[in-house]
Amino acid sequence: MNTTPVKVAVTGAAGQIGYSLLFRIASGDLLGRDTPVQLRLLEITPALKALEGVVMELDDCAFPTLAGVEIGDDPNTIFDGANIALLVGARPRAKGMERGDLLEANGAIFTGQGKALNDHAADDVRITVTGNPANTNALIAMSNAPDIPRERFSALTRLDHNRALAQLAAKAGVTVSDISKMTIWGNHSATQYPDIFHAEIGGRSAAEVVDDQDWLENTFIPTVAKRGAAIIEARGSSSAASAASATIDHTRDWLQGSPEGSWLSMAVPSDGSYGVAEGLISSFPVTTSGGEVSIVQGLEIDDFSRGKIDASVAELEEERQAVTELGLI
Ligand SMILES: NC(=O)c1ccc[n+]([C@@H]2O[C@H](COP(=O)([O-])OP(=O)(O)OC[C@H]3O[C@@H](n4cnc5c(N)ncnc54)[C@H](O)[C@@H]3O)[C@@H](O)[C@H]2O)c1
Ligand SMILES: O=C(O)C[C@H](O)C(=O)O
Repeated sequence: MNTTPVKVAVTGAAGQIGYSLLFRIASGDLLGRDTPVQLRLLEITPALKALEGVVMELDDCAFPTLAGVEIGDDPNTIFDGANIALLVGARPRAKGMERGDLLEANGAIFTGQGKALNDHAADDVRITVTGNPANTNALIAMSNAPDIPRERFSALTRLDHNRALAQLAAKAGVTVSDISKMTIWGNHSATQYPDIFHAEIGGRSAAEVVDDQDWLENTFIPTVAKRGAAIIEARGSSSAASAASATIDHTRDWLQGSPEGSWLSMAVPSDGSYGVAEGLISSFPVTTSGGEVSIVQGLEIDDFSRGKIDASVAELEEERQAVTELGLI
């Protein structure tokens, strides 16, 4: 066992996602069973009592990898020395809302948290934003943290990626492990573009294996893009266990590396690749190694895919404009 605990900060820790996420991190799913973790948990003041109850349950699990837990309502204290920050805390949408409707309510949270990360996090901090609207919240945090390298900020589209794997596997009659090179482009919203033209099933083009453009356009893409709303409709509240699982997958693979011969989807600051305006936090196909993220280059984008990517990026541009007008960036 390594000796120095890795400090993992989690915001919104008493919420639904937190209730699944914390136990997965504490048991070693994020960093491995040989790496002790110290959890640093941020909540708003009225939720601290509930968070104390969650900490009692963490204690009662007696996880060998859990080296300690700090809780509090001050981001300056909780982000102190954080090596990893998982920004989950934000209001979820209710039935009938789009994620972008949360911009004003949630955006302000990420200015203060960006500043606190800037001033207090460890030099190697890596930040994953799950709270919606995740891409633009990450943009707000990044813009308020000028001393942290931009490439340390990311937003979660791994849940969409995992949803796309599950839908494609069911259609093709294969397992998710048979599929590689899935891509989510753009925003974590209904405009996102799950792309199977570059995906492979057992080394063959997934689009050719499926060979069903009608399914692709009218079933696959809308099912993946609107899955969050379908879960809210069915459960009465937004996805939580699957969102926690995707947050672990995203951050673990960022640190430990992407699978050989494949890639992942992460929303990261655009460097202008694929015509996505520089600085937007947009989802791309990426590989990871040694904690660094590289956008996969050189993929051919046909007219169908171009239109879908452009539409989602246009929405990100609008969100950037909106938070600029709100004075958040
Ligand atoms: N990116 C994704 O794939 C994805 C998936 C699912 C949910 N989400 C989003 O994650 C967020 C959390 O979802 P949830 O179901 O856990 O919601 P929840 O309401 O159950 O929990 C959110 C928690 O955040 C806390 N919080 C609010 N403001 C805070 C602040 N300033 N600092 C710290 N904590 C704060 C609240 O007190 C609450 O306990 C929502 O915005 C939701 O839409 C994103
Ligand atoms: O859809 C939502 O509002 C929650 C989350 O972003 C999801 O994709 O499940």
